[in-house]
Amino acid sequence: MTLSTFEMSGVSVTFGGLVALSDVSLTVAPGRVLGAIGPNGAGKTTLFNVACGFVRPDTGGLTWRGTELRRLRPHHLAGLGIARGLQELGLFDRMTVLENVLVGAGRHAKSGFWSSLLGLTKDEKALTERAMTQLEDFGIADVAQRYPTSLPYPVRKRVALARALVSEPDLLLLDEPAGGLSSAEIDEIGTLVRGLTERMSVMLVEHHMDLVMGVCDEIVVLDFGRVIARGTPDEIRADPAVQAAYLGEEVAGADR
Ligand SMILES: Nc1ncnc2c1ncn2[C@@H]1O[C@H](COP(=O)(O)OP(=O)(O)OP(=O)(O)O)[C@@H](O)[C@H]1O
Repeated sequence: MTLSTFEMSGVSVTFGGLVALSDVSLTVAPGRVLGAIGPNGAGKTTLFNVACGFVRPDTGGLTWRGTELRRLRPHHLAGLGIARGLQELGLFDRMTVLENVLVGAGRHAKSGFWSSLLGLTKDEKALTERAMTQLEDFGIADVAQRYPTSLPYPVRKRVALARALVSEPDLLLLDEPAGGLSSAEIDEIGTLVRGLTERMSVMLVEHHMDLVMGVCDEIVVLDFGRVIARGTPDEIRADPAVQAAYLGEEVAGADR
């Protein structure tokens, strides 16, 4: 398997007069985890939304599998081998966990999703097996027939990740995967994400330093829509611009 490189180059986004991203470039190398981090309002969500086609940049563009993606749209993602895991999990309350995960398997279904779901094709068995394997890998096979609303948040988070992965993407985009989790649960998600890198590249946007530092090969730090630093976790920790920005935040917090 050859994984591809995902690139953003010179991406700028403005909302009205407000600059959300300014000339942002980044590269997710094959089989690597890249994290984009920054304080509230730094542009992380906008960056994520550009990567998955929800927001079209004013300038700049994306390259994936050697092709410029000028007109990336969310519904193109699965066909391009890109999956996303959203901060708001987006699970369907009236579907079981297994059915929710099957929704993510659309890319590999030869027939339509609904016919697969209703058991009308021979793809269904293979899809169900793959979905169950994914749930087993995440230690949640026992809840396959439960409904998401009956499960604790960290378990639902795993279901959402399983759903993103069952299509066997080459690139996974994650929006704040640590959100709402305890530090032990963040460690567990970190281990799961690290375990994916043999099969795919990962880009995540995240507020929590802990997860990003533990899991990422490379980090870009955003502040007011600009990249103020990039490098390995060690390089980021030592970066004067990052230290100034985060120390400033801590001092402001201590003063409150
Ligand atoms: N749809 C929109 N319309 C107008 N302004 C927006 C929109 N989306 C984001 N912004 C603004 O763009 C800037 C970047 O926001 P963004 O949500 O990308 O930051 P963030 O780093 O994800 O912040 P947070 O951690 O608080 O989610 C902010 O000033 C925000 O208010």
